[in-house]
Amino acid sequence: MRELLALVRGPRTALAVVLGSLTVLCGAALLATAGALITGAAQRPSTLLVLMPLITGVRLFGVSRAAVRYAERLVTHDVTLRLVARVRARLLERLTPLAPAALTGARGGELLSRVRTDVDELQGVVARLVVPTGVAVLAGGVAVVLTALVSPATAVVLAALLVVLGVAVPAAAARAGRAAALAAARADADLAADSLDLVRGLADVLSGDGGATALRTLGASLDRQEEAERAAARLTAVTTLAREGVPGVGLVAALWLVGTGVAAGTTSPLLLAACALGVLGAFEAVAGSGAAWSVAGGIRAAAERVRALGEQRPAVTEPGDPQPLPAGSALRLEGVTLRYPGAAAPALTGLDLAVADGEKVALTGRSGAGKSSVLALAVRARDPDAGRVTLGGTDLRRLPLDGVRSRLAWAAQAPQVLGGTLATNLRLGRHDATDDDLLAVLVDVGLADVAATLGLHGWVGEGGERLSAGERARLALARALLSRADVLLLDEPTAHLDPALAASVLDLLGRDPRTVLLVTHDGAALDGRWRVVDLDAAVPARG
Ligand SMILES: Nc1ncnc2c1ncn2[C@@H]1O[C@H](COP(=O)(O)OP(=O)(O)OP(=O)(O)O)[C@@H](O)[C@H]1O
Repeated sequence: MRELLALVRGPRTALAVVLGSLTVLCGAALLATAGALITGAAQRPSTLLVLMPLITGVRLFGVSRAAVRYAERLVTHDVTLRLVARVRARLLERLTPLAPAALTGARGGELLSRVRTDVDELQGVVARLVVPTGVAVLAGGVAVVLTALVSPATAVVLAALLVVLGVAVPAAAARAGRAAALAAARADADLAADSLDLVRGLADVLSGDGGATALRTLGASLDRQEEAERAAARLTAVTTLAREGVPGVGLVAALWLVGTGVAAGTTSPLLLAACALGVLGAFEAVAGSGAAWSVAGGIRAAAERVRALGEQRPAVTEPGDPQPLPAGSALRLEGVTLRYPGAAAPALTGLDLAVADGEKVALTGRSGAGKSSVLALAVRARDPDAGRVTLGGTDLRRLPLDGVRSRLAWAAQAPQVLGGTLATNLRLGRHDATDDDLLAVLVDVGLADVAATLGLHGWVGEGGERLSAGERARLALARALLSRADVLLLDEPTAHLDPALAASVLDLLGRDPRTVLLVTHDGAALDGRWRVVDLDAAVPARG
């Protein structure tokens, strides 16, 4: 929250507070002059000149109030939009290094909710928290001082009622509402995560118990969200009652106190309505305080969740003093041990593996032997706990991350396919590839039919669901082949293919001049161009 407030501190926010205060004061002055004008007119002055200054005042304050309000809104929105842009940029800057390894434990919907809903909630910090609080102090203070010039006793009452309405009532409401705000933030996030999980895994969910369990979970999240909203509505009702009642008390007190002076002949009658209506108008200074206190809990919770996300430690970090990228593309794992956070046993222990420049190596081994982990280490999605991984003789940890990832293309076992077109998915591999390049690589990986049916610019469905698992794997392979990387890391690219297609893909890779490290369960399908490394044999026995 402190970090958030530091982001909005500055002359623009101060200007918004001053303009907001002027709006309130113009409103109060408009009521006061109108009151004086009516009283003055009722006294039937012999000449209109007596009323002229009051008529001018009413016009002036009426017009200025609208103009100043407009200016205040412009400045407030400007500060808000700048804030949101900065928070989003900072959050994405912090999130990017977390991907992919440090985000594997995060639910996608939860991430989406934090990046979208929580950041949206932070927008309110300027318009609903900082500016209304500043206006309450500045405009409230000026109104009390001006009232004191007419009636010090009324000023004391006004100050006390402003504190009641601006501090005591909202503080009590906020205290009661804090739990509700937290519950609402949690319920929103759970609902987003559950909905996204449900949509993503719809086929699995339906094939289980027809979706009954998933719908029950979703229903429970909805109930929690509804309950949180009901609690918030109850609080709003009570605070609305106070907001309407307290200014009425102020009006009556002002009429009584100033009226006593008028009756005693010590105060001009013109000031009676002026002061009473001015006092009524002054309560607008704290009109935003109730909302400010009630949103403060939600904003604090959202800021905390955004901060916590940004403070996660990335699985790999940029080197302080990066070395230039080496010329060669030989890949070596030397005495590598990798243990996943929280895992009982290491996935890899003291592994040595050398893949020479241009060599074709196939990793085989039982499920869970650590084949995919080798690829994750090679692309520096993770760092080894012991040993080192080198490219062209240089430790990957000493090379710039972007550089490593431009030299090694990784087609994961369950590749990410964006809900865009075939072309957008392929251009993730090489952004400047022409349509002809894309068609050629699709033919190479046996996706010519898909390209013909779907079209290069046809939608592949959410997460590529209009493609079969084998087609998605070949799309990822095509993406890797298209890239300018000189090392291809391919995780079971032939897993879902029929034998003829698998053989043609392996032949294509065997002919590729680049270094290829391939994970496969089917060592028998490989010809003499491939060196097979069995991880079960390569990794020393686990302790
Ligand atoms: N992100 C992770 N967090 C924790 N443990 C993991 C993670 N990824 C893999 N593991 C564990 O590490 C071990 C090696 O996994 P890996 O995916 O590298 O094996 P694999 O040989 O590729 O298996 P498969 O052939 O089934 O794909 C397994 O025991 C697995 O459960």
